[in-house]
Amino acid sequence: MNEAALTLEGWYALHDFRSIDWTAWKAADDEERAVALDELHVLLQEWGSIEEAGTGSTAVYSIIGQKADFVFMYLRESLEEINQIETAFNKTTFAQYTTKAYSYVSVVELSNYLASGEGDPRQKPEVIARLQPVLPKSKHICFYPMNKKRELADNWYMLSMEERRSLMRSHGLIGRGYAGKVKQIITGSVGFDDWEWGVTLFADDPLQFKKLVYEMRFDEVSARYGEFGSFYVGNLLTDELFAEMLKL
Ligand code: VOV
Repeated sequence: MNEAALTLEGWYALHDFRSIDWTAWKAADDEERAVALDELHVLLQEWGSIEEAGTGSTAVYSIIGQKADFVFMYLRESLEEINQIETAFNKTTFAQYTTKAYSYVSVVELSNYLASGEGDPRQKPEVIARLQPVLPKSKHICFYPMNKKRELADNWYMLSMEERRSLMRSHGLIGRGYAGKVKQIITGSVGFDDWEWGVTLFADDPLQFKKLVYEMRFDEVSARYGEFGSFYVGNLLTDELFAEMLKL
C-alpha cells in the first residue's frame, strides 16, 4: 500500500553558493570594480522589489570557511524564474569575479504528518505563509541537505504512516522548543537534486543552530534515519555589508 505522506509545495528554491576570485577582483581597475558593484546593487534592489511585490523572496549571506564566500538563496514561483535569476547574475560584471562553489535546487515543502485535517490547507493563510515565506533577515543562516535512510533495519520508507507520524511528532516538539530563536525552511528535493531535503535555518544567535541540530541528533528521526550533507553557515549581507566585504 502506498503510504507516502501528502506534501504541499510552495515556491521553488535555489541556493546558489559562490566564491570570490580575489586575485581577479584585486587585478581589476577601479572603474571595472565600480561597474561590478553598481550592477550587483541593481540586482539586490530588484530582488527587494520582487519581495515587496510578494512574488518571491531572497536571502543574501556571506559564508564562513572555505566552501564558499557567499550564498544567494532565491525563492520564486517557477523553475523558469529561478533559472532566469541565476542567468541574470551570471551575466553581470561582478559574476566574472566569482566562481561557482555549490548549488541546491528544491521546492518549499510541507507534509501532512501533523496536519489538522480540517478544510483545504491551501486556503489557510498560515499554510500559504509557510509555502511562500518571506525569508527572515536574521543575522545568520545555516544550510545543509539531508536524506532519510533506506538501510535494511533503518528504512524510513518502509515504516507505516502511523509510525512516521509518531516520530515526526517528537521531531516537531523539539523544534517547537526553538520557537522565536530559529526559523526553519524545509525544501523538498526528491527528483531535483542529490539529497531529499534542504534544511535552511535562520537565527540571530548562531549558537542556536548548534543547540538545535545537536538536540535533534538524539531524536529518533535524526538519530536512526538522518543522513546529512555538508553544512554551510553564514552572516547576513545587506547591500552595505556586501560592498564593505568587497572593499579593498
Ligand atoms: C526550528 C525548528 C523546527 C521545527 C518547529 C520543525 C517542525 C517540523 C514539522 C512539524 C514537520 C512536519 C510537518 C511539516 O511541516 O512538513 C517537519 C518536517 C521536517 N523537518 Fe523539521 N522542524 C524544525 C527543525 C528541523 C531541523 C533542524 C531539521 C534537520 C534535521 C536534523 O536532525 O538536523 C528538520 C528536518 C525536517 C525534514 C527533513 C522534514 C520533512 C520530513 C519528511 O519526512 O517529510 N527540521 N519539521
